Amino acid sequence: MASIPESFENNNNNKNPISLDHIIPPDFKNILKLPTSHIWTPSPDDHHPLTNNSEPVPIVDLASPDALALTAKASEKWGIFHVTNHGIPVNLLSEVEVQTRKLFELPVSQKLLAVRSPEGLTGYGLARMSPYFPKQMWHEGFTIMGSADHHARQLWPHGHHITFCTVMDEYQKQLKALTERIIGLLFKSLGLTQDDVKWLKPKNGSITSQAVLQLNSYPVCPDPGHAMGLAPHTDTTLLTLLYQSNTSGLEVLDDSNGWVTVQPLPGALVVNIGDLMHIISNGRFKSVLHKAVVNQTHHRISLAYFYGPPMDAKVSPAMKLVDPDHPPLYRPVTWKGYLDAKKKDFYKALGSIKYDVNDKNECN
Ligand SMILES: C=C1C[C@]23C[C@@]1(O)CC[C@H]2[C@@]12CCC[C@@](C)(C(=O)O1)[C@H]2[C@@H]3C(=O)O
Ligand SMILES: O=C(O)CCC(=O)C(=O)O
Ligand SMILES: [Fe+2]
Repeated sequence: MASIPESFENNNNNKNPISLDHIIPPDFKNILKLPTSHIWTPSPDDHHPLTNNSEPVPIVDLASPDALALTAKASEKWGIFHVTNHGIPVNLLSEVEVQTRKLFELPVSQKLLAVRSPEGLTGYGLARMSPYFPKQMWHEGFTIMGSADHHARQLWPHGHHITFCTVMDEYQKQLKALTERIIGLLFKSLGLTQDDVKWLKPKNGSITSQAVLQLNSYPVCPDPGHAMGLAPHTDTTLLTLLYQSNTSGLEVLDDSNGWVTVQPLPGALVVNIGDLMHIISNGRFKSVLHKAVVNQTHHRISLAYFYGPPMDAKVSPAMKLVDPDHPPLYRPVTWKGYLDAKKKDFYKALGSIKYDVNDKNECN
């Protein structure tokens, strides 16, 4: 079986190997006019208007007795919501923000020492979806899986990496527990027990889940109206927990209202349902299209914690949610298989695993 990082890697035998142009960010600080390479070519989804009239993205107070019902409602209607009273200390959130800014404020020459390799998952570079778009995004990222030690030593060779690593370790530990708690709530609201999703548990020998921490940076942009921070996408995972600090930029596409800004809520985290959770819920929970826009005055950062099942687990609509009135919508797929489907056609991956109405339905 492939090791964890290998499962995420770009395949060397890939007919379209990733070029360094799709990994190495420019020196944003020294760009005074938006280069042609970054003048965004809008996709059909970008043409929806930005609305100010929509109701705001819901807030779920995890300490409330209604947390279960509110989580289910927000996941069905929006696929995204804020959580408050989540138990992650405010000072840990401030500390991860300080460390993230410290990283992205390093000189470009220093950041390039920790650049992600074409085959690798972790390190500094452009978003992994960059090769699927004709233009570059106004974004740089740093991806961590487990310990950040290897790449952090390259950024800060004289021992200054230690605080960064300690803070990121603690953040990942606390976010893992919180994510598992929210996933538990989501399954419970669907009427699923641990036993109903036991196929999500690893086969003997492998570890229980895969998690990736992605630090996102959107530098100040000379022409934000023509640039894109992070192109419209859905997250592939079960669940993403996002800390967006206090600068807005995250937008979600609402079917009836167009793009809606997810205004930062001090101290709150944003929960985002991923494609794999949408599949397990047999389409009940929405996996929402979202993007990040940039601005001319504030350097925005965000931290996205992606949580997925073990790489070898086949994900499919839960049996309990399937009956003659609700036939299974999707074929079983592993996370790796799903990432490969995105590589083939970024916006049609879910469609590619959808059962044809004429198919004989099978479920797990
Ligand atoms: C676990 C993962 C989700 C992600 C791909 C990755 O392997 C690591 C980076 C993640 C990220 C962050 C920015 C947006 C995104 C679409 C991308 O290009 O890389 C997500 C990926 C995803 O949700 O598929
Ligand atoms: O920066 C943001 O607000 C969005 C980040 C995001 O969507 C991602 O990392 O997948
Ligand atoms: Fe995302």
